[in-house]
Amino acid sequence: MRQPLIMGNWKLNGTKASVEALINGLKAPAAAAANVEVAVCPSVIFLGQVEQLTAGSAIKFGSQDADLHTAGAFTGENSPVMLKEFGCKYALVGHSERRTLHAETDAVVAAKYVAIQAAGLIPVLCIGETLEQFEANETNAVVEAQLKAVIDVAGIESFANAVVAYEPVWAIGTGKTATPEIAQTVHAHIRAYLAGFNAAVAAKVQVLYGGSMNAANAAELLAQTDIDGGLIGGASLKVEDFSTIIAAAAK
Ligand SMILES: O=C[C@H](O)COP(=O)(O)O
Repeated sequence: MRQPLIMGNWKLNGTKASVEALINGLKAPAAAAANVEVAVCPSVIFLGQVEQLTAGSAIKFGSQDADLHTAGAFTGENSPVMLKEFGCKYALVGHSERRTLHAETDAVVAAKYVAIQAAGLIPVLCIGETLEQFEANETNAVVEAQLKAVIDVAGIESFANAVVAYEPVWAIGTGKTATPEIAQTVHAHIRAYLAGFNAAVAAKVQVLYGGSMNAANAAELLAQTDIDGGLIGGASLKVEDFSTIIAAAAK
């Protein structure tokens, strides 16, 4: 039985005041959903604040990225070791906005994945196809290649301590959610592909869905057999919407 994981990716949003209000507002909904793990990924500048605010609560947190180096002359980067020191449990890696806007290749994503695990964090490996690839029926090939790039470097056993997030790029921030049937089909394919390397690991790994998940569509998506939670952007910025998604995962 895989535990549902509901993770908010705040992206480049927030103020000290909004972070405080959001965390405080999520404490009760997170505690009420005892079978669900709730996590948020703020900008790194808020990590110290989030560490303090979440102390003693059921809310976990992570970073939106991590550098592949642990220390040195890498201006502007954040070491996974530093993220661990600030209480992060998770680190997103390979989000499509990093792949596209920061030219992160599969090789860079794999190196970051390894560095994140080496620091004692759980990587949340984001994969997914563009609209063009979706329309060309290339979804399976794209997610397989993105997974294989990591398997080749880190090994399939590493997925025993990782989370996969399937995020069709065409659904991110667009309001176009993959239908539950499309999402389930891709999630099942991801699990089957991983099972080809190691069935036990594939059965255990949480595969989250991300892409315009919201309070209205979460229940139907989360009811799918191979959807183990959500990686939520826009709807994670409002206490009411995110709480509704948390409650949907608890059912
Ligand atoms: O990491 C989260 C995804 O990019 C989804 O974002 P969204 O819920 O705003 O579409």
